[in-house]
Amino acid sequence: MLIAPSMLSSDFSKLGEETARMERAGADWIHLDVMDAHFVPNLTFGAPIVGAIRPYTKLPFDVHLMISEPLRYVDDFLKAGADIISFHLEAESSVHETIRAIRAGGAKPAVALKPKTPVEAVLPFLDDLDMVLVMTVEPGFGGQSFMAPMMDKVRTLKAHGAFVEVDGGINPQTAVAAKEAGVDVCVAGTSVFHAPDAAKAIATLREGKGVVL
Ligand SMILES: O=C(CO)[C@@H](O)[C@H](O)COP(=O)(O)O
Repeated sequence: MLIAPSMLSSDFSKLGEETARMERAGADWIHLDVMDAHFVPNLTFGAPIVGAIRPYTKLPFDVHLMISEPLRYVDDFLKAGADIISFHLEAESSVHETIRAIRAGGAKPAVALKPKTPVEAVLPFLDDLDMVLVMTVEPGFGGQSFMAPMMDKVRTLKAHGAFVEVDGGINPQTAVAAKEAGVDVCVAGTSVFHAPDAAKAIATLREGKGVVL
């Protein structure tokens, strides 16, 4: 499994250094949670901050837009250096148009699903997507508990050949369930940034065997 540390759990006073620290610790991607205090009840950062930390790593930027109107901001995040852009199926923008805009700008489009959204809702779009992001917590905050029933969605998506990322409550134990379900990418905030040794935490999650290295 690939591991994408979520910068939501980093020290925001030194985002650039924290990003470089994750690269040194062996992260595969850098996950950036953009929240607008409308689609979700929390407010984080926008494209200028993503652009400001872009020079600190060569790792792919995996930008998760938890915003009501993703299409309106796609160009800003493309210019800021996003490599993968996930937007929510439950948001207000046209799914087809948003996918098209992301791909036309040279990035990889992904659709994210809130826990209550049935997996069937994303199946018609799979051929146009590079990834599906299955939320394993209600989007908005780090530090919540993993929703194991979401692994049924992962199994369905894998049966359709999708590339699948999960996000929320990933720790050495829940990474085992993710790996067994066939997850390709785990996003992890708390369990990486609050670990005494981020490199060991990332290696442990990647193994997905429940054995803390
Ligand atoms: O998108 C989100 C929350 O909305 C996630 O990326 C969390 O930030 C993951 O944090 P942990 O659950 O790993 O602490």
